[in-house]
Amino acid sequence: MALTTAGTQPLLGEVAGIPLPATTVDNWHQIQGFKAQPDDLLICTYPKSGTTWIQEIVDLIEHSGDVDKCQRAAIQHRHPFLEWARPPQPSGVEKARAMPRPRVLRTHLPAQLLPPSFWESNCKFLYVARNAKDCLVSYYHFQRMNRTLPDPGTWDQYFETFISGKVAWGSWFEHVRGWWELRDNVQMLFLFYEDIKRDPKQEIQKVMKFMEKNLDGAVLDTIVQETTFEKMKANPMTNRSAPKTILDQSISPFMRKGIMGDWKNHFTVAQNERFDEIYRQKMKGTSINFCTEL
Ligand SMILES: Nc1ncnc2c1ncn2[C@@H]1O[C@H](COP(=O)(O)OS(=O)(=O)O)[C@@H](OP(=O)(O)O)[C@H]1O
Repeated sequence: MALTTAGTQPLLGEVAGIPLPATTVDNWHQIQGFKAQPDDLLICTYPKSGTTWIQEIVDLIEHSGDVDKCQRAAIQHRHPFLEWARPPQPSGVEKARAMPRPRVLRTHLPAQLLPPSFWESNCKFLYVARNAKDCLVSYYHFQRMNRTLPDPGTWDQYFETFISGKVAWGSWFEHVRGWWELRDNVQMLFLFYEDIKRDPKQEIQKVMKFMEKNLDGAVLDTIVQETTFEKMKANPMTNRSAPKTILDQSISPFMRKGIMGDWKNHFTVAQNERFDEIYRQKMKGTSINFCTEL
């Protein structure tokens, strides 16, 4: 079903009630048939949760802190995005199939829509969650500048769209809950954007351990320095570039602020109270604990 259109082209469709880019829906059969391998590492995130950040961290760890090797391609081309499908370019699935193993892959899919072979493969999952209010703010500005997603409308309109889960990749609440509840059943490292921000060294060490890479302190320091917001914004290989017809960075930069608590500059008092109430309802019974002193 088309949810929003640009001209005559629907931008979003749906799979099992979850809004997804229409191009992803069109390619759904290929995505669901994807064959995961036991040595795959899948980076999983809800949009705007720090995907690009963790990709650069993982890439630097994989290449033992060799900064030049991580300049080999723009970040969006290093780790195939499973649901990417924009013919005539190769799809994310096709890129992943053509890639040497072990592979690092990435997805925003909610757990219930992941190709089933991932659950049979015993591969590793690296999930990064970011607090919902900052995700909402970041996603709003992203939709303002991303021509492949629906126009977000006004801030107040987008607030409603986000809390009702009518954004691409669906509800933040269901996404985070869904992955959190699986964390003990599979090989998963579950990280928080806010923790990486507050103590990057400690969180990067967790990723190193998870990837079974034993790197010395100098390499760790390099990775911490290379993955600051300022460094990644200034690095053309991590500051996501794309034609203006896709990402118009004159409207809002991809590397926008990279901070915790920007929601305070956007939410009204009434919106904040309403959001907290919805959060309590939707996250009731889960043990997930987000940093609240933002
Ligand atoms: N190194 C580093 N440190 C802190 N924050 C960072 C970093 N790299 C990216 N970012 C911020 O992450 C937001 C983009 O999230 P994603 O990469 O998940 O976006 S996407 O879903 O892949 O489009 C977006 O957040 P906002 O600035 O709040 O919009 C980016 O600025």
